[in-house]
Amino acid sequence: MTLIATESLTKVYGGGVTALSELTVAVEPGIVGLVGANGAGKSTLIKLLLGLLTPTAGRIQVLGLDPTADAASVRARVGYMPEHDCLPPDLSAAELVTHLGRMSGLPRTVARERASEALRHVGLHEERHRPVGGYSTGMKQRVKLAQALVHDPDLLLLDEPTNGLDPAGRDAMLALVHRIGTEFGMSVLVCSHLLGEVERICDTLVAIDGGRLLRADNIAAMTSATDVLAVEVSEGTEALAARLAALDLPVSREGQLLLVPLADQGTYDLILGAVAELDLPLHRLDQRRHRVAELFARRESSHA
Ligand SMILES: Nc1ncnc2c1ncn2[C@@H]1O[C@H](COP(=O)(O)OP(=O)(O)OP(=O)(O)O)[C@@H](O)[C@H]1O
Repeated sequence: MTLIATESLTKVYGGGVTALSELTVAVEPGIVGLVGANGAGKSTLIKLLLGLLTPTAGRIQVLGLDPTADAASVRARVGYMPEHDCLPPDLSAAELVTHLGRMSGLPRTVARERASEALRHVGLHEERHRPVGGYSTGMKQRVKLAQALVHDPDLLLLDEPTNGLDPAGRDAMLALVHRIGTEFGMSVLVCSHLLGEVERICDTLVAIDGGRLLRADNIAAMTSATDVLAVEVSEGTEALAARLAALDLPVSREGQLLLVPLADQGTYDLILGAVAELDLPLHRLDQRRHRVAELFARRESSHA
């Protein structure tokens, strides 16, 4: 079954801001990365998926259900970790997560057991009786994740789960999200403005920009289908970049390296020809696999 499907989904806010425009995408179960710069429309999409917002136009389905018509059924099967928090400082994590489990419809004792289990999964079992107000940012993020897990949903929607964390905290959170997605049999949609982060843990990537779909694909397909040639000259990098662009090669820069997608054997010849023509000292020319981030950098630079 398709996890999430949208068709020409459009959301225009009251003030006339178009947050999503004609978005059509279908995503299979697994760990899905939703990436886009700040303001791209990620949070809007999540709120539409939850039925918290109504589309201005178009259609949306989650787990085969329509959140516009049947928000209660969707929320029973979906867990949501919001980007910002307003956790009541005087409650302990155990009390808070139990309460939210009760609000999801779990009986009292089941909610208590499930809360304890969810807090164990996120690594807060020992601290669960301390008031949340004294928690670090990383611990608060984990409480938010635990409350999203408490009713054992089929899909988790995580809005910027690494927000405010230091690099070690980010790594730990990403590892936790990956473990939930692979070991718990839950699908996860993880939202981030950092492509390099989600790329590490996702099966599928959906990239949006200015409310429009940039690309939706399997990560493996994105990276394996395209190899790239990395070229380095000891001097004259700018001149070579200009020459390659003039030859219609979509060239991008990474420090001293120029990256050119490998179309066929002719790409090698064009690069070697340009280096010889400009009489530049070639330091290296080698083939390597794309990282997903490069695909988007190349797209942005060719659009500039
Ligand atoms: N309630 C609202 N009323 C009017 N405009 C809004 C509202 N919520 C969001 N927007 C606007 O809609 C656009 C998309 O916002 P959204 O929050 O969905 O983006 P985002 O990709 O989640 O970014 P961020 O990570 O910064 O939250 C932005 O231009 C934003 O200013």
